[in-house]
Amino acid sequence: MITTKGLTKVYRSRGRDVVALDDVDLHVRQGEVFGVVGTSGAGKSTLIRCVNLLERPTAGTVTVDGVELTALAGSEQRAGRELREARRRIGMVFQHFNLLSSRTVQQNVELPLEIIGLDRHDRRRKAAELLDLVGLADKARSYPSQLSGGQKQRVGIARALAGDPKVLLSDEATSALDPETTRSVLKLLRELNQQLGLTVLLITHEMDVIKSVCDSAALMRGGKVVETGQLTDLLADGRSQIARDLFPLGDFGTGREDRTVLEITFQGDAPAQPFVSQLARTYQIDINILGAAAETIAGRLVGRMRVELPGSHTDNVVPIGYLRQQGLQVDVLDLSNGAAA
Ligand SMILES: Nc1ncnc2c1ncn2[C@@H]1O[C@H](COP(=O)(O)OP(=O)(O)OP(=O)(O)O)[C@@H](O)[C@H]1O
Repeated sequence: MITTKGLTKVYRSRGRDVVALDDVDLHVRQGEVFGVVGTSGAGKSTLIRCVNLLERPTAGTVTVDGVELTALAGSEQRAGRELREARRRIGMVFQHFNLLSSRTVQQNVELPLEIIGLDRHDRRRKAAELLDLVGLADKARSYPSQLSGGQKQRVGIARALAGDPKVLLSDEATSALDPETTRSVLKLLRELNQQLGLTVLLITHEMDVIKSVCDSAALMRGGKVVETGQLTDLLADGRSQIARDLFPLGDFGTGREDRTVLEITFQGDAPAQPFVSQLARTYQIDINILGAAAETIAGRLVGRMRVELPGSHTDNVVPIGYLRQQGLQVDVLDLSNGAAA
């Protein structure tokens, strides 16, 4: 649904070049919620602004719903007709809501419909439908200043849906909200994704957002996508940085050479098995549990556990094979750098 190829954006700032995006290839499948995560300055905002061509990339292509936006003329306010039409199919939600304070909630939602020239009656009907969809039917006549942060963001979402977009871009939509409001706004995004078949590309600096709402994710660092995939696949990959960030397990164990540290990932029904005690009993070994966490990710129960076994990797080939036979993902940690061997 959204594909970028070789997407590069270089800003010229105080006489020097800042590479905000460096050859980014991204693929967001139709109907999924895709999260881009990364620390400040990683290039996330630039990416989302290039995807709807609010910024024109220095190089590379952006294709949304089969239309190559980068091949269409203009950018920002000077967009050509074809680009404006393609953009109408891309809704955008902002961190600070960007509502007009002098207009009521209803009038804010009507704004994009006014711009496309819809008549008053149809605008009202459509705005009322959208406010109902986001649970704010009773606030139509209120002004933004009379709303909570979560309600303002719901108005922002209703406005973003006015052009019946197939794609919703969300730029840190929950960063200004408290944890409980964040959860309810993310739940709304998920519901809209499912009810309307909306593809959602969101950027965030919070791993919790990825955990609670995303099907797939990409990790950005220094303008590059350093890792991307479906969460269920990433979680099954012991080398995945995203999986480690979703499950910060802390302790790496004693670091002694005569010990083996394993990271065990389980999904679906596997957690129901008491595999640690079975392993201890079967092989008569003492198992030291260093850390464990279980979460529902992409609607699926996923857990990760770090354990330490006595003996070297070679000594533990058989117990490791036993765990793998139980359908568990097992990675042996290389303690010299904390990565899976
Ligand atoms: N208009 C601009 N002119 C010059 N440099 C810019 C401009 N916009 C962004 N940058 C630079 O590009 C890099 C990426 O910025 P970007 O805002 O995309 O990162 P981000 O991951 O969204 O960060 P944050 O989470 O802090 O918003 C940074 O080094 C930033 O300073």
